[in-house]
Amino acid sequence: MDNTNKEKSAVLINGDALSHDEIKSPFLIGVAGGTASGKSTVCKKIMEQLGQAEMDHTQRQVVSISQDSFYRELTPAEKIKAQKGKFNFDHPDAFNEELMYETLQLILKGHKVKIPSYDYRTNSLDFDNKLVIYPADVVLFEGILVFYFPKIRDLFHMKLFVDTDSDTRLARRVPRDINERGRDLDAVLTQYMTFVKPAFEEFCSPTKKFADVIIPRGADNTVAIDLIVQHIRDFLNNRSYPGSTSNMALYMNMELCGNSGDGAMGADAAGGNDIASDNGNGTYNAIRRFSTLCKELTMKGNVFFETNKNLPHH
Ligand SMILES: Nc1ncnc2c1ncn2[C@@H]1O[C@H](COP(=O)(O)OP(=O)(O)O)[C@@H](O)[C@H]1O
Ligand SMILES: Nc1ccn([C@@H]2O[C@H](COP(=O)(O)O)[C@@H](O)[C@H]2O)c(=O)n1
Repeated sequence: MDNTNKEKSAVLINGDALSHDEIKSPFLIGVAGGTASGKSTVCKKIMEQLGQAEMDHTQRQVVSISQDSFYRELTPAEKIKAQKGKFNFDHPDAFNEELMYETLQLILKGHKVKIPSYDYRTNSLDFDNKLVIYPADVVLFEGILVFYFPKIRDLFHMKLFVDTDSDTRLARRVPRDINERGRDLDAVLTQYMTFVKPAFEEFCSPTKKFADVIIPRGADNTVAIDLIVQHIRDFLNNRSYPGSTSNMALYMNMELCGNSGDGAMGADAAGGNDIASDNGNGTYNAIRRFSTLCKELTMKGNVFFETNKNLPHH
C-alpha cells in the first residue's frame, strides 16, 4: 500500500473523515508483564525482525504502542506526591481506562490516531510530542496492566505475557530509572517497595492467567520471539493474498488449539481445511509445521501456550 492510500484509509482522531476505501481491521496483540520484564524490548525485537523498525511510520504493517500514553493527567497535589516518589503509578486508577478503550476501538476500526508520548521525568503526558499511529495490519499494545481491565482485555486477538523473574526485573529497573527516567536510587527503591512490588502482586501478576502465550525470560528468549515473528510474518503474507480470509484470529486459534492437548489439532480440523482452501497448500503446510514446532517448544519450556478463550472455536 502506498502512502497516498494509507492516508486515504484514515480517519483523524479529531473527526476529519477521509475515504474508507482500504480500511482493514488490525490484529491486536496485547503484551503484558511486570515492570522491566522486557515488554518494550520484546516488541522492539519483533518490529526489527519484521523489518518494520527502520520503515517510515506511514508505511508500517506492524506498529507498537505503549500503555504509558494512557496514564491519566495528575492533579497539582498528585504531581507533588509523584515528585517525591509517593504516587502509585502501578495501580489501575493511575490509567485513563476509557481513553485507552476508545483509542483501541478506533485503531481496530482502521482509524489513524494521535496519542501523547509520556515523559517520566515530569510524570506527565507530553502533548507536544504526539505519536501518530497509522492504520496497520498488526498492532502491539504493551504495558503492565493491559490485561487488567476486562473491557480492554476482551479487545485483544492474542495475549502475550512476558515472564521475567522479579530479581532480574528490579536489577534492570534501578539503572533504567536512574539513567533514563531521571530518578535517584533512594526514590527508585522506595517506590519499588511501597508501590511497584505490591501492585505487581495484586494487579499485574494475576493477569498472567489471561495470556495465550507466556514468554519466559523476555527478550532473552529468542526462540519464542522467532516463533511469534514467524507467526506474524505468515499472517502478513496470508493477508496479502487476494481473497484470503484476513482473519488471524481463526488462523491463530487453529494453531494454538493444536497445542492445548484437547485433540483439536487445527490442521486436521474443519477450520484448517477452510484456511487451506482459501490460501493454498503452502499456508496449510506452514500451519502444520508451525503447530508441530509449537508443541516441541512448549515441551522445552521456551513458550507456554494457554487455550485461547477469546477466540471462536470451531
Ligand atoms: N534480555 C535483556 N537483557 C538485558 N537487559 C535487558 C533485557 N531486556 C530488557 N533489558 C533492559 O531492561 C530495561 C527494561 O526493559 P524494557 O524492555 O524497557 O522493559 P519493560 O518494557 O517491560 O518495562 C531496559 O533498560 C532494557 O534495555
Ligand atoms: N511517572 C511514572 C509513570 C510510571 N512509572 C513506572 O513505570 C512502570 C511501567 O513502565 P514499565 O516500562 O516499567 O513497564 C510502572 O511500574 C511505574 O511504577 C514511574 O515510575 N513514573
